Amino acid sequence: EEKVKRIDSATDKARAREKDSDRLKVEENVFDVPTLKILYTLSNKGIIKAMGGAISTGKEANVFYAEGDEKELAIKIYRMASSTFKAMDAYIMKDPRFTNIRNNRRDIIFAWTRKELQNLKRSKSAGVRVPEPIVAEKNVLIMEFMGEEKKPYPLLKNTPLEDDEAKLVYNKIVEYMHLLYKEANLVHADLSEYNILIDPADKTPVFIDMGQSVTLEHPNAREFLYRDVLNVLRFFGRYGITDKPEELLSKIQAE
Ligand SMILES: N#C/C(=C\c1ccncc1)C(=O)NCc1ccccc1
Repeated sequence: EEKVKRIDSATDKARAREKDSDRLKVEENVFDVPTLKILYTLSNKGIIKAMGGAISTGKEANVFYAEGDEKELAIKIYRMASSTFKAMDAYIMKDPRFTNIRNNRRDIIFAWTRKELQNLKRSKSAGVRVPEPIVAEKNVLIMEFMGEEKKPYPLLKNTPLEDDEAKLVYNKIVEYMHLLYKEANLVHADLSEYNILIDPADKTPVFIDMGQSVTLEHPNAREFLYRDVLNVLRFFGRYGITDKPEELLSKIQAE
């Protein structure tokens, strides 16, 4: 009995250490001194009241919950040590809005963050449901928190849906893709069940992650749109949606 107890406590301790190191890993990688200075400045401006935990962690960015002045915030921090900044190249260097930036990591990541703010603004004014963009400062993007009581809305990927509910969600996503294209002159360019949140109250979709979104002037805009179309049809096929890629494309590009 005594031996088993000892192992349990040792395991618990090891697990606790591992968890802390994970949390620390996220924090130490992301909260480098320049990023901390930006967060400090934003809290001095009264934009951030208190930082919360990580909502999403990835190789190119991390999203944290934060308390703002009157409302909850999501703070997206692009890693400066980001290994994918070369990939960012393909989207940003051919975007007519960003032709004049120097081709170095810092400038690309700062431009990318500004681009996400701009794309969210354009999407919002086009009538697409996205987090309300608030401010971009270097590699830090502050937006409205999409969730309740510190709990973010679930990803479409993790939202159980009946076939009839899925049809409504699909139609709303198609409407948003159409508005993005016709009103915002944008293609999401990374649309999938991983970048759509579902508001549990009314099952309306929320488009997130628009750093890579491009205007229709981008030479690869139609190719990115086609990829978004295939992603959406692949996911909704399981609910009996039978639209062909060309049919969905024409719905999106319709006058
Ligand atoms: N923006 C955003 C996101 C969520 C969010 C939730 C609630 N309110 C606003 C945004 C998000 O997870 N994006 C995907 C992502 C980003 C970084 C690393 C991994 C995955």
